[in-house]
Amino acid sequence: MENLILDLKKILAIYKPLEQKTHKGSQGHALIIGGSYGKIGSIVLASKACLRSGCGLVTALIPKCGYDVLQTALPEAMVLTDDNERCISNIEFEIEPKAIAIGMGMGQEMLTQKAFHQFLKTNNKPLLIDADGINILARNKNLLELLPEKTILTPHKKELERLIGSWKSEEEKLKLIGTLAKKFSLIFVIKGAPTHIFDGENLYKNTTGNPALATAGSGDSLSGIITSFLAQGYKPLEASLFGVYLHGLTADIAISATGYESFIASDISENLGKAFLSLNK
Ligand SMILES: NC(=O)C1=CN([C@@H]2O[C@H](COP(=O)(O)OP(=O)(O)OC[C@H]3O[C@@H](n4cnc5c(N)ncnc54)[C@H](OP(=O)(O)O)[C@@H]3O)[C@@H](O)[C@H]2O)[C@@H](O)CC1
Ligand SMILES: Nc1ncnc2c1ncn2[C@@H]1O[C@H](COP(=O)(O)OP(=O)(O)O)[C@@H](O)[C@H]1O
Ligand SMILES: [Mg+2]
Repeated sequence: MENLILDLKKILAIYKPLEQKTHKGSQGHALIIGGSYGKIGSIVLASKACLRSGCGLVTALIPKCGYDVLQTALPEAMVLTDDNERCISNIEFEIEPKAIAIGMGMGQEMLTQKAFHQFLKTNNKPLLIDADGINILARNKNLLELLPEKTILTPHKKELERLIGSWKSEEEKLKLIGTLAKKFSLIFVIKGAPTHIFDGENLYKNTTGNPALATAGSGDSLSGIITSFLAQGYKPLEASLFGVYLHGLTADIAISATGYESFIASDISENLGKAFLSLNK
């Protein structure tokens, strides 16, 4: 296992500025699946962060209860609704997304678990799984073999513990993750202070971010950012590295105005522009 630093030098080697002749079709179409009654905000945050990270089109697939919320909160995003009023019960879509994120705010109703299983059986698009998507995997480990190569998982500590079990040391934690990452060809974004990205071979330690990010929706926003880069054609590892770095950078930029306490997840999207511009300096 190699220990690497995720710093500006690494990011500048990954970052591909937009072409003059680009258009929204070539900037990629991301599909964000999740939300449930009372947690539609997670999909608003993920979808907004996704668009503000440069992808051309975003479609959100949410339960019916979220339709007016999403179309009002984020008119730039297109919306598909599940027939169920309160939770995801059936994952079907006609569109051809370049990348998919699933799990934020999704809940773990049996209906949703069944729909998630059905979706994994047929999906072959680049995939990011977060939050309740990870929690469902943790309860149904047989689903892991259905995941496409280089699926990105973005657990926080508790979600990770549900998936791999408890650990007595950092070393044991990385061993458990490494086994899973190699067996199922996964990329882990191990969210924390700081965040690490681990594919079973290389362990990258992020150098941006601060405690302002300890606020509801900051992980949902990260999922949107990484999925945006997936939809723009970045390889899963590069999308994860670039997304984690930029996500943390927005908080480093924002705190001079918000302080640590008044930073909220919406500030992530609000500061993505400044974060991108700081790369070009
Ligand atoms: N506006 C919306 O719609 C929002 C919707 N959201 C959606 O809600 C769903 C549940 O997600 P969730 O992470 O809040 O709950 P869950 O996994 O049950 O963890 C509960 C326990 O885990 C811990 N813990 C939590 N975070 C941690 C961290 N970063 N780092 C370390 N530990 C952490 C903590 O345990 P403690 O430390 O208190 O023992 C906590 O009590 C999910 O689908 C998400 O997308 C949220 O994103 C918020 C905004
Ligand atoms: N003290 C901290 N320092 C740096 N980053 C933090 C800190 N606390 C939380 N974060 C970041 O905030 C995000 C929290 O993710 P998560 O708990 O999934 O949020 P949510 O589910 O509410 O959207 C992660 O990216 C994590 O790395
Ligand atoms: Mg989360």
